[in-house]
Amino acid sequence: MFLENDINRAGSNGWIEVIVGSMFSGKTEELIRRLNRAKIARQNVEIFKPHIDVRYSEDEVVSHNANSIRSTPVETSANILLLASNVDVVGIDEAQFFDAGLSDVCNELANQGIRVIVAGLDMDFKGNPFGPIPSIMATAEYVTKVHAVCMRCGNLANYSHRLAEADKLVLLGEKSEYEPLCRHCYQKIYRAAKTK
Ligand SMILES: Nc1ncnc2c1ncn2[C@@H]1O[C@H](COP(=O)(O)OP(=O)(O)O)[C@@H](O)[C@H]1O
Ligand SMILES: Cc1cn([C@H]2C[C@H](O)[C@@H](COP(=O)(O)O)O2)c(=O)[nH]c1=O
Ligand SMILES: [Zn+2]
Repeated sequence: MFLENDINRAGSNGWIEVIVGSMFSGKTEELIRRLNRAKIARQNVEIFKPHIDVRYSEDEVVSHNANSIRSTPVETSANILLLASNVDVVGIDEAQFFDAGLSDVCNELANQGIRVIVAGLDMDFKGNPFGPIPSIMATAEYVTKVHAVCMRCGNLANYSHRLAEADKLVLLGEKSEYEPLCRHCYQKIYRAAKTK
């Protein structure tokens, strides 16, 4: 479990926390947990998500095990900067879908004294770094990698294997479109696909 800093740092010195992992690894659960604790500490919290992510709800961040928290859908990372006024903590879910400007936005917020908590996929279904996440990880103070359970062998999973037949980068989905896999099981499938 992530050990949070003293909240009294907020307001004087901001910082960036990143939560990454495959699908079903608990990123959203962990984001919601940290944000709820900030609310308990009477911090002003604002949560943002990309407007394209409407899987469960338009105005909530919802985890696969149905925890939820109210959020504002935004089209671009610049909107976050405009909407985050008078806040102590900013949460951002599904950050992989944002534009490349998200890294600068996170740093600008942190420089203003805001605690920024970002959750997102570190890799796409091909195993490549996803959107602005690598750049945010590089400039963050704290990075937490969480793991799902591999659906084939039960080991720790860090890959999101796409089950659906589609090659485009963005394909919203759940269990029927994706399964979390460990390196070994993911490689086995891709090696087999290459020899076909
Ligand atoms: N293969 C799996 N490994 C781990 N958790 C899983 C798996 N399949 C379903 N889950 C559920 O997903 C929850 C995590 O959901 P969530 O926080 O939304 O993950 P993420 O945001 O990383 O996709 C777990 O608490 C568990 O109930
Ligand atoms: C790997 C991968 C995923 N997606 C989509 C599928 C889901 O809608 C989200 C990830 O949600 P989660 O909260 O992390 O479970 O991203 C995609 O569009 N492209 C991909 O390569
Ligand atoms: Zn496995």
